This record gives sequence, C-alpha cells and structure tokens, in this order.
Amino acid sequence: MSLAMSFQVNRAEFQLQVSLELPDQGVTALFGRSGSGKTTLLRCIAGLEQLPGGSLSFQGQVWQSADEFVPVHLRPIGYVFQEASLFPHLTIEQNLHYGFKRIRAAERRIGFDEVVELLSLQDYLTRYPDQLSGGQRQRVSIGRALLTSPRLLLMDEPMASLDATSKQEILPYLERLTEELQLPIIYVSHAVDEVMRLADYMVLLDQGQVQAQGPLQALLTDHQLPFARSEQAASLLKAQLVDTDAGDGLAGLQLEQQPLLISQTHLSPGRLSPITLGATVKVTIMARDVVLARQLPEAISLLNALLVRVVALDTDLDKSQVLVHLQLGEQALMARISKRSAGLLQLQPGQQVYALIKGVAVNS
Ligand SMILES: Nc1ncnc2c1ncn2[C@@H]1O[C@H](COP(=O)(O)OP(=O)(O)OP(=O)(O)O)[C@@H](O)[C@H]1O
Repeated sequence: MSLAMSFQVNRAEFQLQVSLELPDQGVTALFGRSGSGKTTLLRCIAGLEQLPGGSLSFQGQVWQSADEFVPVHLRPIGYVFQEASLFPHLTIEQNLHYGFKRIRAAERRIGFDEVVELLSLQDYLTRYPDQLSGGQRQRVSIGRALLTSPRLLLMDEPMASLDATSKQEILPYLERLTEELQLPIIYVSHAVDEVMRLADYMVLLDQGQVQAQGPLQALLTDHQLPFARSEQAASLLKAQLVDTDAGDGLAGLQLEQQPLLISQTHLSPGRLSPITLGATVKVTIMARDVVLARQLPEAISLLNALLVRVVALDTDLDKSQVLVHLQLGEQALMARISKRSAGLLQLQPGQQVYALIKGVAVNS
C-alpha cells in the first residue's frame, strides 16, 4: 500500500514531471527551493489541479487515472495552507465544527474533544480568529483539517508565515500529531531544520523534477546531495533513552549499543510531554561537531566518544575541509574536519576511529 503518482505540468515558465511511490505512513517532506514545484505537486495530490495524463492512487484507491478524477471534496484529505484561513465571523469552536459536521458520525475517525486536547485549543474555543496569534490560528487550522477525519494530511509550509517564537510554539504540536495519529502526512517545506525534526521520508524537488527521494537519514548523508556537502551538514540518528538521570544533570541514551550522554534539559523543555524511559529518540549531530581521534583521548572535557568505522572521505567539498562518512552500527554519522587533520590521522576507509561528539540536538 502506498501513495503512487505520476504528474506532468506544462506551464509556459515551468514544467513539472514527477513519478513517485511514497510511503503511506509517517511524514514525507516535499523539500526544495522556492519555485521547485512543491506546492504544485501538493495541489495535484489534493485534486486542486486537474491536468491530463496524471495518475494517482492512495492505498489501492484510484483518485486519478486516464478516465477517472475524484474531485477534491470527495478525497479523504485534510489540507493545511501556509496562512490559516479561518472564518473571521465564527468563533474557534464554530470554525472547528465547520469541517466536523460535514462528516457523518459513522465515518469520523477522530473526536472533537480529542482534537481540542491534542492541539490544546481548550482556552480559545469562545474567541474569534483575530483574537489569536498566528501560531494559535494555525493550530486551529490543523484542528479543523483533522476534524474532517482525513486519511491523508497535506500541509503546505504551515509555519512559513510564522515568526521564530510562534514556530517554536507550534513545532511540538506537529511532533505530537506525527507521533500520536496514525495519519500519513505530506509536508511541504524549504526549511531543513523543520524537515529534520518532523520527517521520516523526503522527496527533493529541483526545477519540477525529483532529484532524490528516500528515508531522511539516508538523504542527509548522501554525498551527492547538497545537505551533506553544506557547512550545515548533520546526521540524524535514532537512539533509546535508557537512563533519565545519569547524575550531574545528564540523561543516558543508547546509540547502537554505545552510550551517549545528553543534558536532562533535552528531555522536556519545548515538549508537550517529556520523553519517557525506553522511548526512541531522534538526535541530530552536526558534522562539524564531530572530532575524530585514533585513540581514545584522556583528560578531555568531551563526554561522548563513539567507536566508528571510516566508510569514505569526500575531499572535494572545498579547499580546506573533508567530509568523513562513518559507520556507527547500522547508522551513518558524518564528520567535517580539516584536510590537514585527515592527513595527519592518515584516515582510510575501513579504519576504526573514535568520534568525539561536541554537541547533540534532540528532536523527539
Ligand atoms: N497558477 C499558476 N500559473 C502559472 N504558473 C504558476 C502557477 N502557480 C505556480 N506557478 C509557477 O510554477 C512554479 C512552481 O511553483 P510552486 O508554487 O509549485 O513552487 P514551490 O516550490 O512551492 O515554491 P515556494 O516554496 O516559493 O512556495 C513557479 O515558477 C511558479 O511561478
């Protein structure tokens, strides 16, 4: 079961040619620079663009083919736009009910109270949209989309019009949504930090073409793609929380059988509920925050040293830097170090080294 599609868009200034089979679970990010065709593709999936030659099926149901086109209002989708489009003359409760009452009771997959609680909307129900902040309004828009009991949620840069503070406020709700609802989400974004926090799978669009697609972890470390080559290159790894109090304000993760200590502060601030013991935690490690050593150094202030194997060295990034691809159990880690250091360490593929970690960001 999946979301399979093929679309061609021929506009005077822009062509899109896409053929994709996407997972029908988790969060898939449509990522690419402005004008690459993300919104156009999302609109094709929604049925907002009806173009000849396209095809689309979701979990075995045909939504578009040569002789069939299911109109947008008959597709079980929720659509969240860049700007919250709430009815100004209705209260938040009435806005939420607008989508909810269109769905027959027997077909409802999520309850009104459940959505209100999921998005913490209790305090806003009697207010009007202009009495809420941009981030709060966007939470209501997401709630309204969920109350139509969609089987697929389409989100078009839902945080694009928000300031940094509102983004930080809404991100935990998006994370909660992805964790608690068994609802596949297609999420358009051009912000890599957002994608790293939320997505499992990524489609990279460039000038209307699919440049790459795959699990996010793999795409971030692919040396042919811009992520790994940039100064912001980062690896995304999955670890387990095994100790909520490892002393001195630290918590312990297990990453591929090796310990990784993080600050306990990562476990709760900015989250709606703290990470619990045994939970899988996504950690991001910037390539420039990884120091390599051939021996385990003594008397050093860094706490985390992971035994890894060198897979390959990318030497053509720029004049002075090398990207070292490392294998950590089943997962990939990258280190961005100077060419001079790589030479002094005589790094070779297959060699075991220690990766000393200067900083870890915890996603969920
Ligand atoms: N209705 C339209 N008619 C003609 N051209 C359009 C239309 N909508 C979008 N375009 C053009 O199609 C191209 C792709 O636009 P699209 O909105 O899909 O890109 P995007 O990747 O979502 O960009 P952004 O991140 O800026 O939203 C752009 O060159 C845009 O100018």
